[in-house]
Order: sequence, then structure tokens, then C-alpha cells
Amino acid sequence: MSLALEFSAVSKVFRSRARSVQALQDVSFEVDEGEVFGFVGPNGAGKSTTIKIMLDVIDDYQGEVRLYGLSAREAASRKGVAYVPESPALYEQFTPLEILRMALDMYGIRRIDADIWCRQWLDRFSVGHVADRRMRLLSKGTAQRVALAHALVVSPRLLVLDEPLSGLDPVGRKDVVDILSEYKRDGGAIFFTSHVLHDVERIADRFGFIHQGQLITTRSPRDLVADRADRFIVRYQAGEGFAAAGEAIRTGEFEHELAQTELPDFISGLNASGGRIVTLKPAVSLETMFFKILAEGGLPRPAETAGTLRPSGLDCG
Ligand SMILES: Nc1ncnc2c1ncn2[C@@H]1O[C@H](COP(=O)(O)OP(=O)(O)OP(=O)(O)O)[C@@H](O)[C@H]1O
Repeated sequence: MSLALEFSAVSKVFRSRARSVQALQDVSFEVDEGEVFGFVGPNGAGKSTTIKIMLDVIDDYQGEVRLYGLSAREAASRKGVAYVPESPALYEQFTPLEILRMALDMYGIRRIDADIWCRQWLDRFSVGHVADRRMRLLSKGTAQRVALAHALVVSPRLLVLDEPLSGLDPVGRKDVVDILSEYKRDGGAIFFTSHVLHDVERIADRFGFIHQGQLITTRSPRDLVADRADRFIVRYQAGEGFAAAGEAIRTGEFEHELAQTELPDFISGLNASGGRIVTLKPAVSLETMFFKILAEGGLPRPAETAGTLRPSGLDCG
């Protein structure tokens, strides 16, 4: 398998008269074609700097960065690469449909069914009903869905996402995770950054843990599951009178993390109420893993330094 992305010994120092900040220090990792790689770390760890380097927004750094074998310093390396920033700034005076059409034009994609294709992508992100409304009239979450549709409409081979789920409600997060899973199934590669834990964990093949500019380790979900073999995420439809715990995913459907020992009582209570389990899978917690890795390396927890790791709506602890 060839590589979508390679970072080799990349270092970046921001210098000003007052001080120097070592944003990245000797960072090396690879992302295979078709692989989903999550880059996880607290505020100020170096995640955005990493993305800016791969997109050539920052070009004064040490080391080597390659996309599909070409240096990131060459524009051609970004052919078929789509990027969604944390706070997308899409042209306010245009409509979502116009914005997606512009993306096709920019990527040189000609389709006779371009309008239908764009509307289908807007529908996939449940924003088809605002296809002809001006962007400035849309809410933050809706604009974020448009930005994701804008990235996927060009059928990218690598999707770079900065905090892809921030600003979305639980339903929105589930929709996006489902669409990204499908994109991955179809062979697309994803590099995403996150400090909002849990939702994105399930689509990643590997995680890189970054702290104070250093890539501490990369781990697979299998490692994380092994670490947390005694906890499960249960998604269920609650029956009549069942005291639903956890996060509402959609009407009547909830998601909740449980210890293995709590499962039998939970399942019998759910069955008695006429509810049912939708999915049951081992819990992985990046947060737990992250702190364990820091402790093993004798590194300070982010709370003791500049940043924080913040869990999402579900308490994974
Ligand atoms: N233009 C800049 N000038 C000076 N320092 C910078 C600049 N951009 C980033 N930094 C510093 O580099 C370090 C890494 O920042 P970066 O934005 O990459 O972190 P991050 O992991 O993306 O954080 P967050 O999760 O808050 O977005 C931080 O200490 C930050 O203050």
C-alpha cells in the first residue's frame, strides 16, 4: 500500500522578538492510503501547526513532508486533498449549492449532473433544504455540515479535518461519523485532529498522541480496547418507563457507557421495558489512554500545563 501522508523529522519553531515557541519537535508519522489517522492532543499541542504544514500554509520548518509521494512544498501534492477547518469560513453571500458547484470547478471536475450531485451531497448532510439560502443566514452547525459536504463533493482521496465534530449536536455527530465511515469504506484516507473525545474514536485505524509538540506514540484502537476490556458502549432504544441514561442519539435512542458488571442488570431492565439493544461494543477512551501514556513517559498532565483535554457529552471516565 502506498502512503497518503508522510511526516519525517518535522520541527517548527515560531520566533518573535519576545520569545520562541517550539510548536513541533522531530515529528514523524505516516498515513497509508485508505487509512483513518486521528491526531489527538490538548490545546496548544501542535495539531493545527501540523495541518498548516501539510497544506503549505506554513513553509518555514525543518524536516520533510510528503503527500502521495510529492513534497508538500509542491502544489501538485494536494491534488485530490480536501480540507475542512474547525471554523469554516465559506462565502457568506453565496448559497450552499453555489459553494459546492465552485468546489467542483476549482478541482476541475466536470459533471453533466453537477447540480443533482451537489444537492445529493447536501442531502447526505441533511442540509438539502437550505441549498438555495445564503450562507450568512445559516447556523454554525448547518454551516459546518455544508463545509463537510463541500469537502466530500469533490471525491477527495485524502480528507484533512480539523476538529470535525466540534459545533455539531449529537445527531449531527452521528450523521457525520456515519458518512465518514462510508467514505473510509470506499477507500478514502482521513487525517483528523481532535481534542473532543469519543465520537471520532470509532472511525480511526490509528491515533497519534501529541503533547507539547512531540508525538508521544501512535496506537491502534485494538490497543485501546485491550486497555479498557471491562467497559462497553451500549446504544439502545428505551422501552416504556425505562429510565434512559446517557446521550440521546435520536428520538427514543440513547447511548451510554457501562462497566461489564453493570450489563446484566441493564439488559434485563431494558428487556422488561420492551426496549432493545441496537449496538454493543467495547469502549475505548482516548482520554484514559492519553493520561496513561503521559504518566508512563513521566510527562505532566495537560491540566498542569497550558492545555486541557476535554471529553465530549458522554463521560468516558
Ligand atoms: N503564529 C504563531 N506564532 C507564535 N506561536 C504560535 C503560532 N501558532 C501557534 N503557535 C504556538 O504553537 C503551539 C502549537 O499551536 P497549535 O495551534 O498548533 O496547537 P493545537 O494543538 O492546534 O491547539 P488547539 O487545540 O488549541 O487548536 C502553541 O504553543 C501555540 O501558542
